[in-house]
Amino acid sequence: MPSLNSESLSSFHWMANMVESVEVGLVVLDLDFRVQMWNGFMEHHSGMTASKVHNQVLFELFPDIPRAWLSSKVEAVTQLNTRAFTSWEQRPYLLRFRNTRPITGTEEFMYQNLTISPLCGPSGKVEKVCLMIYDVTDIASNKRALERANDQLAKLSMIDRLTGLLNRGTWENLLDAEFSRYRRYGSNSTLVMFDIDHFKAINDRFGHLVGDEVIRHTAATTRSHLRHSDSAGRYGGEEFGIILPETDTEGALTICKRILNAISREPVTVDSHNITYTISIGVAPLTDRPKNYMAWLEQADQAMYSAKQAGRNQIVTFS
Ligand SMILES: Nc1nc2c(ncn2[C@@H]2O[C@H](COP(=O)(O)OP(=O)(O)OP(=O)(O)O)[C@@H](O)[C@H]2O)c(=O)[nH]1
Repeated sequence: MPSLNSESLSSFHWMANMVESVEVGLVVLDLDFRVQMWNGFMEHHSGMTASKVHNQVLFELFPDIPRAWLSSKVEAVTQLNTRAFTSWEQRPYLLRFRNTRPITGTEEFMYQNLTISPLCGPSGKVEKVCLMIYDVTDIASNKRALERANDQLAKLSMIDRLTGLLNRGTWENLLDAEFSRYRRYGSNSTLVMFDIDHFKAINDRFGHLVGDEVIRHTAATTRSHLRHSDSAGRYGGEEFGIILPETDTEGALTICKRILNAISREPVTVDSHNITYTISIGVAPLTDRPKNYMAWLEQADQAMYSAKQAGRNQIVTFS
């Protein structure tokens, strides 16, 4: 029937056109990974024409393709006669193409989702596979930007903005965790609370902004004397806390003396003012006595208050 033939021919023609122009990479491979079909998307992004790649082994055209991984995927597809799918989150791309999207121009390469489909011959046996490569750079880029923003937010909500130390909430949670650890495993742990002496006078004399610089300097000096495993936090305006895990009273006193001396001996220069100031420190080694972390905190606070009462610029250990 000639009319049917020309109709089939015409529908084949527009289908071929569609395959050529669709915004998805289409590659047909035989079971030896030789390229049988390569559509316009692939030509455009790889810079290789269909006639050039025809019958070439994919791994030779793209030596960077993870061969073992793709082979095992294709094997599963042919044996089970079923599709396989991998997303950009598992593997960012199969073929490294440059990112050509104008909006997500910051991404270096094209993120891809990949589907591998079995293609059966007339006998019903899988004879070829089709790789469908989707450009998902927009989605990946948005998701990555969102993740970065969330990480940033999580960090910001844990950190005190003025000093970069842990903020009160985060620090108290750590103190609670350290108290529980002690209850379960024992071993030394010491809590230090300290406060800048006569800070109100610094604010009154030099202004709030200079006061802020003094707080920042105190935090930086403290941080520079601590180990990675110690946790320093800003507890209140000019009050700070330090958790010293695995540290006994003697060890804590050594660190505290260093911080106290570093602060009292070196004036801090802000806006050409040389400001000399001191701190008062309370030390509370953890024993079985406090009921909870708040009671432990209370002990360190009491010791710090005693240091103020005794004339400031000194360290008192809770007893
Ligand atoms: N610049 C600045 N000042 C703050 C901040 N937070 C609290 N303050 C001020 O710190 C001062 C603390 O004063 P007080 O609690 O009376 O203590 P002090 O003057 O340090 O005296 P002692 O602790 O008894 O030695 C107050 O004037 C608060 O306004 C801050 O973030 N920046």
